[in-house]
Amino acid sequence: MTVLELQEVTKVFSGRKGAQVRALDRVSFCIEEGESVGLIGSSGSGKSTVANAVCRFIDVTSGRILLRGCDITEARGKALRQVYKEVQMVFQSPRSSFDPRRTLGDGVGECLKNGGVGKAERRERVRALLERCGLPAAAADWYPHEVSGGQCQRAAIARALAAQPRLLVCDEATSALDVMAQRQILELLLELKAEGRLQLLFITHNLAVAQQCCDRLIVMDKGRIVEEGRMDDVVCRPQSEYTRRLIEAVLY
Ligand SMILES: Nc1ncnc2c1ncn2[C@@H]1O[C@H](COP(=O)(O)OP(=O)(O)OP(=O)(O)O)[C@@H](O)[C@H]1O
Repeated sequence: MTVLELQEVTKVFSGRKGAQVRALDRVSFCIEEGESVGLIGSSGSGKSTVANAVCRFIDVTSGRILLRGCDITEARGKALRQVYKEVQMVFQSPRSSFDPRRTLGDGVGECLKNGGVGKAERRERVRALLERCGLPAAAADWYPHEVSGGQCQRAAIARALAAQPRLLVCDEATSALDVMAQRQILELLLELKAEGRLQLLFITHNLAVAQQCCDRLIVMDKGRIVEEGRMDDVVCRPQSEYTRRLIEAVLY
């Protein structure tokens, strides 16, 4: 079953003085059930624009985005709420997922509250989600500024998981963390994936990071996909000069 499919997605931004930026140029790819796909490319290649389009934070200029066969390209209102039951996102800066005046537990439980889950059950589910993500249940009462970046990212993942999504879009989710925390978050994502149901779209400029958690790799340059394949094939036998340079940048 195909979980996510992009068909010829193009996004043109209108910049200053009428200048147009073609951030995505006929981008097509699929994520199949059980897969985690890495999206790499240098700064400005269009990675975040893909994430923002898939999560419907922006409208695309042309093309189609299908979620389990259902066209979500223009989903709004009720249809969009349905999309967020299936797609969740984890950002580079975990604190941006939380309201600084509210506890992590409030943040993690928000979608449960919106879904009509009562207070007592919500409390239990939030604590279980935090524990699943390697935090103590007591973290439900902590505020975002009281925890480390790594702990806050765990809470952000717990918040995303509360919706029981099928697709987790991670946009540079480990980039702001130190190496230890980065490793722990990658391990957590791998565990969650191994438990089934969850597919990952893992966006990073760091090939070494993508190698640890992705089965397949898509390489982007200037808004286009320049290479796509199984992780080992792309890394061992890169077809494009651009990919070769990205790989060299990791090795040396
Ligand atoms: N809201 C916007 N308005 C105008 N141009 C934009 C907007 N968002 C992105 N762009 C442009 O689209 C192109 C792709 O940007 P995008 O952020 O998707 O790249 P990226 O690969 O995620 O880069 P990075 O690794 O630096 O985050 C860039 O040229 C960027 O300047």
